[in-house]
Amino acid sequence: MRIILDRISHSYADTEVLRDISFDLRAGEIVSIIGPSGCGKSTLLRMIGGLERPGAGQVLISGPAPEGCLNPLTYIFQDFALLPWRTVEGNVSLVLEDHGIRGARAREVIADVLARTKLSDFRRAWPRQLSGGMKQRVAIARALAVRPAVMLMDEPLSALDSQTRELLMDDLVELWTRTPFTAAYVTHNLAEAVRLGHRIVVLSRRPGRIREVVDIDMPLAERPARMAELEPLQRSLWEMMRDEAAAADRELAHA
Ligand SMILES: Nc1ncnc2c1ncn2[C@@H]1O[C@H](COP(=O)(O)OP(=O)(O)OP(=O)(O)O)[C@@H](O)[C@H]1O
Repeated sequence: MRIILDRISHSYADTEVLRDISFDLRAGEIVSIIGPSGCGKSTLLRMIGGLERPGAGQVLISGPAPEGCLNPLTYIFQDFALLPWRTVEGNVSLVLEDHGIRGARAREVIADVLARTKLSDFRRAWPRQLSGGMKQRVAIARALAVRPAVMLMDEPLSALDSQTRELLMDDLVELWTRTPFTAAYVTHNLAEAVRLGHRIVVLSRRPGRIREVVDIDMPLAERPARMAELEPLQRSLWEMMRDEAAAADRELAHA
């Protein structure tokens, strides 16, 4: 399944938030979306997820969802959004129950996604007993359980400390390398964008326009060892972002 963003523009009342955004999310690809604060990244993700309709332009879906897909567009949030009164496996089973999947079939799916996210030993734990990184792994397991066509990830690691973030990036790479998934990955963090994105969409300050789309050819699994080769790209992204953020500040000062 492929998602095509076709000339999306949007305003809230007098505030123009997005202008003429077009790019594709191709199957098996992680697209990082970066841009200064308030440039419309989360708004764009909500439009891809069908939670909001753009004022102009459209989000097109081409091709069938993956086999067994229960929810084609599935969110992963920064705050994990786990139910505290359900165990790890209870949180995952919830999304299956929503689709009438119970019993042996549910147990099989839960065992698979908990193994893939290294949570098998914690299946009976409560969210309060888990670290932030583990909670986010539960949220990822829950998202994988519905076999999404596209995971919509809104700053999924930004509530975590830097070491946990590193570990989770490794986990995401391992997960993708074993079974490629498709994701739109919104982040402020350029290191994350470069480490995880097959492509990076750089938005300008508000109204968010596409400043650049950068393809990164290097396999995800090779990136930690070859980070030095990616540093010039990360630097040039920062220069772009710094200019945009500084300009946004100047505009606010004049407003
Ligand atoms: N429902 C809404 N009604 C009115 N204005 C909104 C609404 N949602 C977002 N906005 C405004 O639209 C702009 C873009 O918001 P959005 O959250 O999409 O940006 P962002 O790039 O994700 O920001 P950040 O990086 O700070 O998370 C902001 O100025 C925000 O205040």
